[in-house]
Amino acid sequence: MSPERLTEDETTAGLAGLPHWTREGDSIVRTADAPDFPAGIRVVAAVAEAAEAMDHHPDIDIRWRTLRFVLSTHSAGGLTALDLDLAARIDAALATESAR
Ligand SMILES: C[C@H](O)[C@H](O)[C@H]1CNC2=NC(N)=NC(=O)C2=N1
Repeated sequence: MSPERLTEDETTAGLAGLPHWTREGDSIVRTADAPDFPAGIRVVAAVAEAAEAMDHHPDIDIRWRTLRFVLSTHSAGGLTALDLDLAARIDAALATESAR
């Protein structure tokens, strides 16, 4: 069973609490620089653990210490509360490694 797609108003309200994230169509996106490559990989490992626990998985692009996360709920064809939850967990993982 997949969660419901967020309405436009719910999406706007959710993103107001996630200032590092931007809307790209049916996805939300954050790009961040970790201090160095190993720190970036630790962020990815922490995000992977959270994603597995949620059974909700981000698209991740790794280029040296620059990480790009793209979130969408494929089964719902757009954004759901799971994407907002995962975004907050990614923010926390990045903050732990002092990424910006
Ligand atoms: C069976 C399993 O619940 C699904 O394949 C999950 C896994 N992870 C997922 N992750 C994301 N981002 N969207 C999904 O629809 C999704 N579906």
